[in-house]
Amino acid sequence: MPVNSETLTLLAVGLPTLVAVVTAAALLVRRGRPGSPGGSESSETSEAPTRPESGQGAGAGQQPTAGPGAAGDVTGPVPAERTVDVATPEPDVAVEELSRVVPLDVPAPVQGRMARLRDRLARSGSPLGARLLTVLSRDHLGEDDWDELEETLLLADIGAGPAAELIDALRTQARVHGLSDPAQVRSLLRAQLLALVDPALDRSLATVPTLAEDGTQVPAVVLVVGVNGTGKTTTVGKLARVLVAEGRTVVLGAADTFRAAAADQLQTWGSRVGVPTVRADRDGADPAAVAFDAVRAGTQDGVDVVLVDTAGRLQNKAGLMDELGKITRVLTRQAPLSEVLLVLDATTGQNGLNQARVFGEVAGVTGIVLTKLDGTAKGGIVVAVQRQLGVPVKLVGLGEGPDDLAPFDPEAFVDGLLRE
Ligand SMILES: Nc1nc2c(ncn2[C@@H]2O[C@H](COP(=O)(O)OP(=O)(O)OP(=O)(O)O)[C@@H](O)[C@H]2O)c(=O)[nH]1
Repeated sequence: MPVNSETLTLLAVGLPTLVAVVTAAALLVRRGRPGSPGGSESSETSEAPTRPESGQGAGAGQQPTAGPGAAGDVTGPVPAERTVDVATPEPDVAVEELSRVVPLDVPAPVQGRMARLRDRLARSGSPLGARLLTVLSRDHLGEDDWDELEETLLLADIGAGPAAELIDALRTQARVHGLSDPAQVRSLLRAQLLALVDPALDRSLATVPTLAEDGTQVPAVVLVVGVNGTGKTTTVGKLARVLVAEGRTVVLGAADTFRAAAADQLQTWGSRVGVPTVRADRDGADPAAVAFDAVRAGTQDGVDVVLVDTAGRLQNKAGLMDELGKITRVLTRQAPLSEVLLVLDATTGQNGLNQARVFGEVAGVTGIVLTKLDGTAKGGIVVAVQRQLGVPVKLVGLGEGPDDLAPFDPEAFVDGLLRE
């Protein structure tokens, strides 16, 4: 299309206006966040984060709503298109404009997400299931074939114990009924893999607020931990969208004060769906204080869920693990932790399992989020990590898109592995 002078005039007038409005939106989210971030520091030794006295509340006027998804699971109806709730006590022209000009994202429906993303599992490298089926379809399986099957399972990070269990079950089947019927072999393998993934585990997320003794609503607090680069901040952002899709009200706590851009990254995720972020105003602030402020703000505003992002911690850095211990102690003084989600990168194999063990000891992990499952053929890590930690995989990351996070569905997962 040719650019004429009329178009240029429109651009010259319209673009700065839009930029101004979007800038106002960003400022409002900062201004409306609870507690003064400058007052969020606390003494490392006293474990007593400073509590700002005049925090405005996380929601910048956002009123708590009883969401339709208040049943503890992560499925639910999709809200209609929404805009930022602008019911602030102070009239503000920029706020009114914001509600007209910046429509919020409408997150994708949560139900069935994993089935929709199943192709990503099948596309990733050479899927475990396909390789197993190739060996099992050979005539007269010999010891070499069984060894190859075991090796395939081990290479997929399923773990020695589960690999042996699966091989035993397949050998028994081969002895009793034979493995000549491909459809039967496939359904046997499916059943065995499913049993290892354990569909009976409770994978629901505890995201329902509770009532304190004095009758005030206490938000569900979800702490997200894990080493750097595993996808914690991204997961918190995606999870906020999942909760918004269910009609929940959410506050984000940017307790990753270690990495400069993490709070900005988180705030961007939140602002896209109208969720405010509590953050410190300088790098290196006390993460426990920020987490504390976020929960306090969420409580004041009566929101349903507070999601707290933390810095990437290396398990061999004792100081950082101490810091995580401090965050959990400080938070539990305000509200019980509903969930401690450990984010693990599915591509890191055994190293991820070692991380899982250490975090399990320090933080009392209640669920695993396996990210980057779209980029690995090592789907067996789901089985290994559940065995290692004794807690279920609750969510999986299947891409970098905003809605590429799915409640873990064992059947869809196994079907993805077996897809050809
Ligand atoms: N392919 C893929 N990439 C992902 C997934 N989840 C996160 N990522 C990417 O992983 C990278 C790191 O994500 P972050 O959320 O910044 O990781 P972090 O754990 O918060 O990192 P630190 O703040 O340094 O501790 C980003 O490029 C994300 O887009 C996923 O499920 N699939």
